[in-house]
Amino acid sequence: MAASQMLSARDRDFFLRIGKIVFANPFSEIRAQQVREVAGDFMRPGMADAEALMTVINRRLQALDAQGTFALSDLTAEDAHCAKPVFLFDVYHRHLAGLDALIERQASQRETRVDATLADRLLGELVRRGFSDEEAARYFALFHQLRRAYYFIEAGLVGESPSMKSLRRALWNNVFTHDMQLFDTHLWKRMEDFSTLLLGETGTGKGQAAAAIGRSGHIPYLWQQRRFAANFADSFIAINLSQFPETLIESELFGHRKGAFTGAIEHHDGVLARSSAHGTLLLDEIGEVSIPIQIKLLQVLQERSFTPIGSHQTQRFAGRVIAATNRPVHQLIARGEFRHDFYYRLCSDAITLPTLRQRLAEAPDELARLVGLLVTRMLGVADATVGGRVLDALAGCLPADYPWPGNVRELEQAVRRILLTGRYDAAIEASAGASSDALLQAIDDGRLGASALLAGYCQLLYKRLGTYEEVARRTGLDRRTARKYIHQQADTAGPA
Ligand SMILES: Nc1ncnc2c1ncn2[C@@H]1O[C@H](COP(=O)(O)OP(=O)(O)OP(=O)(O)O)[C@@H](O)[C@H]1O
Repeated sequence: MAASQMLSARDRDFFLRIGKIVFANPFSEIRAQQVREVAGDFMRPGMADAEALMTVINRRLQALDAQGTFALSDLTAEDAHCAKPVFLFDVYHRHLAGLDALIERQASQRETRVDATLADRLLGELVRRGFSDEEAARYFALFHQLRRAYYFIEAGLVGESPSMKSLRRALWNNVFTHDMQLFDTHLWKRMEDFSTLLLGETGTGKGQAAAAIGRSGHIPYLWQQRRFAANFADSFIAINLSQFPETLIESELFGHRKGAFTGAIEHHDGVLARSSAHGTLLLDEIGEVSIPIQIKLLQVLQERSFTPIGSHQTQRFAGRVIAATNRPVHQLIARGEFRHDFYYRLCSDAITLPTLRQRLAEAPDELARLVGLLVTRMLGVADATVGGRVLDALAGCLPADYPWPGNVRELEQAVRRILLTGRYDAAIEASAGASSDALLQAIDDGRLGASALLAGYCQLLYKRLGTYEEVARRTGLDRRTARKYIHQQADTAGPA
């Protein structure tokens, strides 16, 4: 093509339509609809949308490439703008298998290096389309990020109920924003200030969602060294704040210097220091931390700096923060246990994970899908017969409207228990139900004191949830108090 040639109106229209698809959320219905409009004639049963789209794009590019590789430099600035996403999509899709193999190797071997065949070919193709070396390297890093995000969101959060689909869309937007063009031009290197709050009951997959976001951050590709600036598998760190007594939380977060307090016999790096510049830190069970720790964390989020205990040197924290809790944050705020300012600084985005009962109410076949996935995880291979047996056992042991208070984690336990014993201990669930009736009756009769009421409730939850920690989280009590009430209930004549 001659320099600064203009695209035909037909080509320009085609490129603009493809551009919209390229920048759309791949988990959105709008994108699926746009693909059908452009590539519907090429779609076959079982064919992925992208494959049909690639067929259409290939035909158009082959025609344009007939007189030599058609590049950005051949076009006016306006037409180059239209063509750019199509070139990117084309190169990205032709290297999907190479990107997947690279991601798998990086996950298992924790390396940052990229093999020459993939890097040189992919970058070479972009350069031939008119991208500079630096731009090509940046787009290689973006392709790598897109593929990771797609994989971790799709594979990590299974489910076809509407609420799961909308969760996957929300997670994608959390990584790339809802405007991918803005992400591409400005925000790709500025996401660390966008913190996220993940809400939802215990076992709904908040940890899983955080890991999907955390492993999908942007990591620059250093093309002259043919490696990434960091390994994505190392760039996600999680700390469960409910595991540590108050005295240790500070040290686990901020670190300490040798001699800072009795027992500080070595220097210790906290999670903030260990988190990489391109990384994400999950502060799990954020609803458990005290006000003084909230103030210190707020400072980290606002000023991006922290000081280890016993040190005078401030250190910089450059990562992104995700916080998660299964506690009702607004109630904690109302009770003065969670600071407003900290809450607002944490939630550039707040995502609520759906409960398993909501998912099953929307799409009853979600249970079979999840059981299939869990059986595959546990056996190492898919086995429809075993999956069927587990589903039969669940149907035999539980009422159809069983509320799954422990969500997917409880379902995981149920599948394990059925694999071990052939049944999911309906006795436990039934006794929880019986207790619940008895407790309600006792409340109705007005014969419970405050302490017996709390004890009855804790015991009921304990039967359902199985651990003191879970009961403590649900009730907002600390673990020792929850334990005390659970045992008190057993000794007190009451609604057992
Ligand atoms: N949609 C899902 N698809 C596949 N597995 C899931 C899904 N949701 C949750 N899980 C699995 O359920 C278990 C519990 O998930 P996770 O630990 O992420 O829950 P959580 O919401 O963080 O719980 P908690 O609040 O108690 O920490 C994990 O083993 C996770 O792999």
